[in-house]
Amino acid sequence: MSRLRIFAEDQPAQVLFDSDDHPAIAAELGKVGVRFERWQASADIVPGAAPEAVIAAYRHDIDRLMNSEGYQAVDVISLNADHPDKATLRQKFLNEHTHSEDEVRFFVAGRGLFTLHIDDKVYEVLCTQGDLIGVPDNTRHWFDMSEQPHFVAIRLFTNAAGWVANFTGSEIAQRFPRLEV
Ligand SMILES: CSCCC(=O)/C(O)=C/O
Ligand SMILES: [Fe+2]
Ligand code: NI
Repeated sequence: MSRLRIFAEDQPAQVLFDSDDHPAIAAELGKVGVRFERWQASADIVPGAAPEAVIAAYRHDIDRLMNSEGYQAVDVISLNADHPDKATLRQKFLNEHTHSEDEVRFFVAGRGLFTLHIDDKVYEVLCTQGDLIGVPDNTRHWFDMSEQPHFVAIRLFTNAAGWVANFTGSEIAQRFPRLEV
């Protein structure tokens, strides 16, 4: 089940908002320009599946997004707990960073925790199968796949070079919850 919690940036122990109701989450995130939608994740894809199989299964959705919104590149992160580099891959996204383009991710299986730092608030978004999240460019954020990753996410980029991150150097991510197994 998807979930949103909101905190003040300097009070990680005090939850200001907590909901697992999808329309309520979408409405709250919409107020700060974040897209959050329920899509059909109908294909039988399991974490660890080959990226080519994921792209083939979701070709229709991918083409629709690329054609209507001008994305230039697509890739897939498909990880399960057996992955030999899971600790390194987890670490890659754990510190606060930004991108010069929107971050658009469609979770076709499993789950992952995006945490967005917008103005003086922190939005912790648990994304699960069927969630499409769109985070505006230059939004400070981090992502946790947990110690035991179990997810498949399709990533869309307007930059043909794909994933490029600018790390802020802030240690804020270390003060907020991680995704527990
Ligand atoms: C859920 S996709 C992997 C994480 C990612 O692409 C990213 O930019 C995290 O901030
Ligand atoms: Fe990111
Ligand atoms: Ni699963």
